[in-house]
Amino acid sequence: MKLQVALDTLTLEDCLTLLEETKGSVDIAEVGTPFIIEEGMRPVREFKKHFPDIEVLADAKIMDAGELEAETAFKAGADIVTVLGASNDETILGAVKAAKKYHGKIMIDMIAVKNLEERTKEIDAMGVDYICVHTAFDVQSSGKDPLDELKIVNRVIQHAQSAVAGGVKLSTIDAIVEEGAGIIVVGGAICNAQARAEAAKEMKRHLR
Ligand SMILES: O=C([C@H](O)CO)[C@H](O)[C@H](O)COP(=O)(O)O
Repeated sequence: MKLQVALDTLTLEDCLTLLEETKGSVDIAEVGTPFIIEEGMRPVREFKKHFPDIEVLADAKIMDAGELEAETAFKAGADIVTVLGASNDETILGAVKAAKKYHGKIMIDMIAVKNLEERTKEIDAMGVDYICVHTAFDVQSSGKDPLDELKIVNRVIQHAQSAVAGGVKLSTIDAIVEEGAGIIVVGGAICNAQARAEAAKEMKRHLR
């Protein structure tokens, strides 16, 4: 089980400080979608340069031009690139092709996918590495959390590992750990904590 910290809204300098502070707790540093919109692939390059031992995930949320866009992220040094599960199969397969070329991995983000069970089965057969259930930031305030969707994905997958994202915090992590996931993604609960290193350490302590 790996802990991925989602870096969405901090400056590049603050992200580097956070990754230094949380060394030993964080397995994967995510360059979040808002960060990519702000800075492009620069944070991917910088994270890789400063922290060669931490995996870097580019949360590009690719929806089209799968091969081309995944290749851009892998060329910048990303180890894992995200593609939306709602994309066409051709887009996902294109990204998988780029991943093979660069020895990288593809995480499929199932955000807003309605037919979760059926789509998970289809995507699981496409050679992706992770299938991530994700409660969107914009619906988290309604009290929705990703645990029920994680149970569906875990029941269905035969090849990929599951991952989980969307408002994960210390009070919800144990139930997720109990259910099982290859990667647990935590953004705000670490980045907005008063003591970020402690928060990451505590999260990591709960993982198996
Ligand atoms: O992917 C994310 C979101 O869609 C914004 O781009 C977040 O990185 C992900 O949800 C994790 O962040 P938290 O929900 O704050 O844990």
